[in-house]
Amino acid sequence: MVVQAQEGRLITSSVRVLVATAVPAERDAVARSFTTGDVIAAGVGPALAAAATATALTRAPYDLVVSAGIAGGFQPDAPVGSLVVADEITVADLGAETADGFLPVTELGFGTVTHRPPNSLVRELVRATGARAGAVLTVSTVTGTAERAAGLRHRHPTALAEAMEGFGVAEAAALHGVPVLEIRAVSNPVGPRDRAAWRIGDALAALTEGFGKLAPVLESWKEHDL
Ligand SMILES: O=C(O)c1cccc(C(=O)CC[C@H]2O[C@@H](n3cnc4c(=O)[nH]cnc43)[C@H](O)[C@@H]2O)c1
Repeated sequence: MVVQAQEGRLITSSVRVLVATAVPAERDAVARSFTTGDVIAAGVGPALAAAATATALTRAPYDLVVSAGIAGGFQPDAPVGSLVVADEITVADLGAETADGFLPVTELGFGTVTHRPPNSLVRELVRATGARAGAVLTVSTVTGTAERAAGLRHRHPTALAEAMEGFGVAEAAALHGVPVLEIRAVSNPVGPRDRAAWRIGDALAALTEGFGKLAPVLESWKEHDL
């Protein structure tokens, strides 16, 4: 059992949570307000995220894995500074390019392209944090043009955000039979590359605020759904 002091109250948690961020700044932003789970900086990109998450899952048992960090938001639905909870975690660039367009790997007869977090948990998180729920895409290349952003939204009309780790974390969790969530704070619009416009500080603050509301949600979810 893990105990956390929050606003003068003691919150106990029996849900064993692993949070996988990409970089130390994200890990620290989560750990600032979420002290009832383990938080790791797993690395940037889906491969390293999957490897580090799978390694952590072999070392200790967990009830839930959360992929978390900053992300690009599709405009106008996910403004900079907003929080997004994935109702699906979809890899957007795993497949084949053809003369007729992109074919996901599943249409080539292999694997998986989408993992779905528990519905009830997503709903409860939206209620508690005010986050928006939608698809979060995992890409290996940060989108840098309006054309690619439009193409991704055309193929994934419910997408709110793109990041680089969620699908890797979800694949590792699925191999271990553990449910997965993805929580992202929007640091930049998805579209033409403008590094100066990234609001990483605002996004990290939103991540801290969102994770501050997670522990009680997990407790009531465990009572009903685990
Ligand atoms: O200087 C750049 O433009 C640049 C190029 C490659 C990577 C970065 C990063 O800062 C790593 C991205 C990091 O943060 C997540 N993230 C944030 N915004 C986006 C996005 O628009 N598209 C994809 N990923 C994004 C991602 O999960 C990585 O961990 C900067």
